Amino acid sequence: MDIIFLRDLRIETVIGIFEWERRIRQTISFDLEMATDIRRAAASDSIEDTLNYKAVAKRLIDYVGNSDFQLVETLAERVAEIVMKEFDVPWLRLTVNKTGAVRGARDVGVIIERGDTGEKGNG
Ligand SMILES: Nc1nc2c(c(=O)[nH]1)N=C([C@H](O)[C@@H](O)CO)CN2
Repeated sequence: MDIIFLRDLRIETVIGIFEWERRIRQTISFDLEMATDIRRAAASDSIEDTLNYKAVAKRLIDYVGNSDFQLVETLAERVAEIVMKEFDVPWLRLTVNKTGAVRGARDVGVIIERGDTGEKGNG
């Protein structure tokens, strides 16, 4: 299994459970690891044969920028669904980081893994 990744993709959105949070936009940082097989693209050297990380980023900037969830959990789940369905990604690990949301902590948020790499286990 190979991984194409995006790190620290920062998107402004409405997110939070408190009334004051519904009136402002906050920056959420996304780390995304997407399972893929890069061998065809490496052989052809063509963008048509790979998972275009720029296309993924553009889609997430559009979606997240227009969303207004309360919980980072909901945002994470919706983003994972979009990436898996629209970009044919069988497995991903996604970190949704609401940096600075808790006094005394730098980073808070969720990490989720969804799907299956399709690889056989060791047994
Ligand atoms: N598990 C979660 N806990 C909390 C969330 C959340 O989205 N998931 N959100 C908040 C507030 O919106 C916080 O980020 C603002 O201080 C608190 N706990």
